[in-house]
Amino acid sequence: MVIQHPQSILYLDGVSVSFDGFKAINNLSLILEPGEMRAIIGPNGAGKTTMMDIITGKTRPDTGEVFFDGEHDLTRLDETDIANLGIGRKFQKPTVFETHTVEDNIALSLKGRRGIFAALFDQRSRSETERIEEILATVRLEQRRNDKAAALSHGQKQWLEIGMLLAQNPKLLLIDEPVAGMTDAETAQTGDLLRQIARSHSVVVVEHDMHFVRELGVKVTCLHEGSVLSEGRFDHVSADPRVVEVYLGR
Ligand SMILES: Nc1ncnc2c1ncn2[C@@H]1O[C@H](COP(=O)(O)OP(=O)(O)OP(=O)(O)O)[C@@H](O)[C@H]1O
Repeated sequence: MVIQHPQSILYLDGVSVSFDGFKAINNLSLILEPGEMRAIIGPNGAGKTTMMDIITGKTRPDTGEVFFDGEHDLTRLDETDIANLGIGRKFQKPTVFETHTVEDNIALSLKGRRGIFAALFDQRSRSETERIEEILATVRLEQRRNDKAAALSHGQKQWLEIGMLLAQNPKLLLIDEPVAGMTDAETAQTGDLLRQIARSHSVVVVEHDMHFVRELGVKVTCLHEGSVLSEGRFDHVSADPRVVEVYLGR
């Protein structure tokens, strides 16, 4: 296969999609470098969710190019193919298995393709056990491993779900509003967690919490009406008069 966009893990160019004549995404271009973490901000209806839907194959663009890891044309693949390529998505609302323990939730994600029964009752290999340990440590839930997921705080459920995403070993993580509803302490810890994850993964994080986005310290893209309104360092984007007008100043 020809490598079309070798410098990027994610490459969107000239992407548009309309719903009933309304352009939710309008000539959107965005490039993520391998290993980069990018924060996406923008007002309600700016197209952030629709952009994620296009990347994951849930929505097909009307026009434009979408490439993953330089060579995979995502507009030609379905959601399962795209997930299997290594793009993991976390929605805003945590969807953990409440009646299973924290550890089993991770095990279920690790062995997703082998079926639930095997994940819970088969003997774990040493490498699976090590991987589960590593993920529990990363998402700071070692102490809660034997507790039912239902007993976790909202913030801890979000971390567990991030752990479940890591278990699938994605190259690129798409994370939607991770700190909505979190306490300040949980928000700060989530920033640490994402920075740690970004050392070995590419990450796109959509978030409205500007304090959190600033603390992440990564390049920011502000979407508005389906296009990039402003892009760059947090200080540059947050001081951009157009961003202040449509988003921050409201
Ligand atoms: N399936 C759909 N059918 C019709 N309109 C849609 C569909 N999906 C999104 N839209 C519209 O497209 C626009 C962009 O929506 P989108 O959810 O992507 O914005 P967003 O930036 O994620 O907003 P928020 O911050 O509120 O989550 C909105 O006007 C929305 O109503």
